[in-house]
Amino acid sequence: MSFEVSIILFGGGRMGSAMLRGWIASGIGPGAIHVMTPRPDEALLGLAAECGVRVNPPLTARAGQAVVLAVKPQRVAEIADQIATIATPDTLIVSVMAGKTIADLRMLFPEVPSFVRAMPNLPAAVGSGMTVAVADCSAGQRLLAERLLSSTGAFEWLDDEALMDAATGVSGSGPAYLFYIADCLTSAGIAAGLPAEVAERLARATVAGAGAMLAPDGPSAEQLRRDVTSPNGTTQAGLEILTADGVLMGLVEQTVAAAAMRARELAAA
Ligand SMILES: NC(=O)C1=CN([C@@H]2O[C@H](COP(=O)(O)OP(=O)(O)OC[C@H]3O[C@@H](n4cnc5c(N)ncnc54)[C@H](O)[C@@H]3O)[C@@H](O)[C@H]2O)C=CC1
Ligand SMILES: O=C(O)[C@@H]1CCC=N1
Repeated sequence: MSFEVSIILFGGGRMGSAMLRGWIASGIGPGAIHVMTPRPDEALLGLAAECGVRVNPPLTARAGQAVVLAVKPQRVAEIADQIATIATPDTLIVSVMAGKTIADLRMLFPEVPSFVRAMPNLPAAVGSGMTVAVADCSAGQRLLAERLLSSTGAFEWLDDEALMDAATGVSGSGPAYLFYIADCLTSAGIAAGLPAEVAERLARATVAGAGAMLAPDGPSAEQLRRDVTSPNGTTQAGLEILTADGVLMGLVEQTVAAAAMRARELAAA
């Protein structure tokens, strides 16, 4: 895949680095990518050197630039002046910031005509991300954004921007919930008598293996759960506790709702 645009990534933290890794792994030429991030840490400098991308080069206005915003929503106003100096009539901004709406972005960056608001997730770092996005841009820019965002894993467009906050609560924040489940499984394994390192290895491999079986075109989660569950066997005994009275289901619903609510608050941050 070759890109005829330059990509300027603002924010070389966890998400920015994850996307950078995904872009490079998918074959995007490192010469096309510039990373802008104040006080780059060793991890970012190491990654940039490994990938061959430039960090904090002087920027100039250039036709066909895609500017990817991976800074915290609370810090985005800091880069308004830099963006103003490089914006051209066909600059595309792709924001992955939680909460910030396209209307917010238009207010922050009045010189920029075209926007995509996206929500990736951290597994983008290993090419297994899930990204959703909404667009207010030309068809060509939509295609460009799709190529960029789908290079880190699964991708889909949402028709309605109002759905972005709920999506953030499910797929944007979701990996953290599953990492927490892995921790719970480790703790439970220790409580059941396993040595801590063994419990952790078992929990990690189990969550990773189960995740791998949830391939997009594979059996449903419900079917996979049935496949593990022998009638009157050990799994059934465990699931009777986990699913009792829908308590966990209710907690997960509250979890997603709280994350979506926070995304709405971050619009004003
Ligand atoms: N971490 C995650 O799993 C996900 C994060 N996001 C979004 O990605 C964005 C970044 O989040 P993280 O990477 O987790 O945060 P982070 O704190 O790891 O990275 C933020 C980066 O922005 C840089 N930065 C700060 N001020 C800057 C400026 N003025 N110009 C350029 N860079 C600047 C920081 O040096 C840092 O490298 C947030 O808006 C978040 O909502 C979206 C989906 C998932
Ligand atoms: O926690 C956050 O705000 C970001 C957005 C989704 C995942 N991390």
